[in-house]
Amino acid sequence: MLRQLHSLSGLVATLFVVLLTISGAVLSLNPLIERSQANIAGTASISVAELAGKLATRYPGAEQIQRRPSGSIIVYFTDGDQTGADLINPVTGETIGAYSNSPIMVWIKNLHRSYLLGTPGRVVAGVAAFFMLLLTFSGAVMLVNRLGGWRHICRPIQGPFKQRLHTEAGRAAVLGLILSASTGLYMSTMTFELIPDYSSTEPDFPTHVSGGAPASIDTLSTLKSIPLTEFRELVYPYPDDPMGVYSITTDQGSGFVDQSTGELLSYQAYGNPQKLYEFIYMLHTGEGLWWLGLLLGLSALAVPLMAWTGIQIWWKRKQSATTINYNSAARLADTVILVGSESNSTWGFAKTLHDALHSLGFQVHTASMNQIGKPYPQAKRMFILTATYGDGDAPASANHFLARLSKITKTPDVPVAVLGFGDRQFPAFCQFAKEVEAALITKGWPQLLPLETIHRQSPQEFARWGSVVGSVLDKELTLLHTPVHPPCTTLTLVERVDYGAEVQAPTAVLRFEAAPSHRGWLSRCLKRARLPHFDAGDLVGILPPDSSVPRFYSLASASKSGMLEICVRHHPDGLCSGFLHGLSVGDTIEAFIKLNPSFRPASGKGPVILIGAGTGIGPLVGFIRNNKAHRPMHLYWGGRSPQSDFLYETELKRYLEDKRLTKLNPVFSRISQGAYVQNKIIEDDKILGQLIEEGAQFLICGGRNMASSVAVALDKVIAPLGIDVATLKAQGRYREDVY
Ligand SMILES: Cc1cc2nc3c(=O)[nH]c(=O)nc-3n(C[C@H](O)[C@H](O)[C@H](O)COP(=O)(O)O)c2cc1C
Repeated sequence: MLRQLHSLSGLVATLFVVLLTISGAVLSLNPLIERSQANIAGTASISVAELAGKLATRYPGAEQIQRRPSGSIIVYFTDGDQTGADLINPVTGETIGAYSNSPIMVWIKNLHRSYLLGTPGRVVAGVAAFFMLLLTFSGAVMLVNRLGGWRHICRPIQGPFKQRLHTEAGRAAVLGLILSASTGLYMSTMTFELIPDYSSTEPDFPTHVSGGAPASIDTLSTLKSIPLTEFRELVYPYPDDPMGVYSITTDQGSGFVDQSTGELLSYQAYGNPQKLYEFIYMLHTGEGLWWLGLLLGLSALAVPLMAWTGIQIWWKRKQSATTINYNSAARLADTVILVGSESNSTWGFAKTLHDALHSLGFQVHTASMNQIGKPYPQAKRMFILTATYGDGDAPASANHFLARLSKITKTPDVPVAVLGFGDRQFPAFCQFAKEVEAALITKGWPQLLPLETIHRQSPQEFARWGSVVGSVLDKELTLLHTPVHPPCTTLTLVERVDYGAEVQAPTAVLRFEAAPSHRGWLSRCLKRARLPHFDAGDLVGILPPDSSVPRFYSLASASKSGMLEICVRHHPDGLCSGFLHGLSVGDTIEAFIKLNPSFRPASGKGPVILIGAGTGIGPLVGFIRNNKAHRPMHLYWGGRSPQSDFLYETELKRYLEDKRLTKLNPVFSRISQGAYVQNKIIEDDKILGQLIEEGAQFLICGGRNMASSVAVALDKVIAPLGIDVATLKAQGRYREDVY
């Protein structure tokens, strides 16, 4: 609901809000520009009379003196038939130069206030300010939910790049945008008198004027009593008008001064509404507070970025929206699938399950998890498929599930199986699914199957779960899920290096270039392949022949090298690994890139500890290869035999020599006194402890069993430091890419 409101208002108002904020950002420079031109030092002891006296000889035709919020003084005058305005040094009264409003700034101000459309444009600007406020508030609430509450508002944001960019920009700009939008809206409503305007109360014109000969301006007592620091504007009487008066405006109010006696003839102090209006005006424009102006301008600049990323996120979500066909009515369904999803991919899996069960003759009803509590009188089984968001929290379509579940009073009798979708990169892996299962058990819900988890939307793990479900249902259930993926690029194998056949671990390092048809004209001219953009640590999805289900491999190279490199172990029944191992130089594959931006060395100079086993070395080698700045990098890697499967041996030794790699710790299991990588970690406890104290970050890549053994070993090693792997994960210092 909140997301729909956010997306809809974003789509409706994008163009207007972006124009409003870009023009606002430019205008926000005004206070700083004016401030840089103003000379305000030493003006506290100067009175209005003194300044006006100094100007009297140079500007006999002075009509008005103005002090801008920045402190700069401008005199408006006539000289014969000419009118002019000069910027004045308030201390000396000397002319600094001619003053004029920049036509570009005037144009931008009109654009900002009314889209250059006069009164109708002002209405649109007011409505755009309202949308901006709506977007900022709904975005702020979504941000808080996403981060798992206000307490976690500063925690690092995870997720796909564009989503992170959108959220980071929003987090940085939220206060500035709330201030700009709410003050802009207030001023708009004042303009159109939607709220009463008490802001401009004028003093009464004096009923009695002395009518005497004008005295020298520097002798007028009222003007002598007003310091320049409180002064705003002095309007001169018409020359030769004996009944003329000076009109004076200060920070406290305005009044009329007799030109002969210098007496204050009438005066109106500002009321609270005027002060409030001026305060809001200052907050909106930053006038008189140049630093606030700049902060508001910077916040406003985040809006075009958020609009651009927001539209792309919306479009991607829209494309991934799933339609469930043959959705039985809840009251007729024998099988119920409830879905907890934030960005729709779990719906895709639910659809695959729905379709497969439907084709087996089941009456399937699929709905969001928030629908729990609806009666399902015919239901014989229930599946709950749910993602986890924030820090182990519920995704959008399941955010009321636990509360609604707790209100169900009838003893449940439908056996249920929970399937969690998550990412091991997050400390709370599939936490919400675990909480759902625990709540169901507490409620006495019978179990169809114990909780299973799916890492990174793996179609293979989903298919395995499907066959277990099939055996419980006593049916052949094939769950062939094809996730939506980007368009494929054809790649040609240009080099392969084979290892490990002697130790039953056939592993190949495969290097690909873009096939000729994917070379643009520039690439063709340069004779260089054009690959999609990727970095070491990202994933390549490869479609084996006769399969629409991609297999993912971690990338050992970055696209700027012109080469796509992966390290693949041949699994006996592996369809894709078999296919890849069967390739000869010149053969082609179909592949696409899936970015994995969180699996990278964090920026900075702190040490990086790379841990892996087998083919897990791929992205780790890529990180070392890119370590041109020679930050400390320590590699722990486990293989079987130094003679047979020491992957990248030659390269790693070269990196040691050129200092891209600080320490190489290879461990082999099939030699006398063989060991695993976790053993070496225990052995190196002192070194690792020292590196952690220096702020080291861990990047682990390889099989799940290796990763969990490494985590257990590290927990032991770092316990004396009063820290554990979970804490390192929460700090973003421990990242895994496991399979
Ligand atoms: C911002 C964000 C936070 C996430 N938090 C977690 C988490 O705490 N635990 C977890 O296992 N997975 C987490 N994930 C991974 C998602 O649960 C996973 O990608 C899931 O497949 C997404 O399903 P959906 O597209 O249906 O929402 C998070 C993903 C994002 C983008």
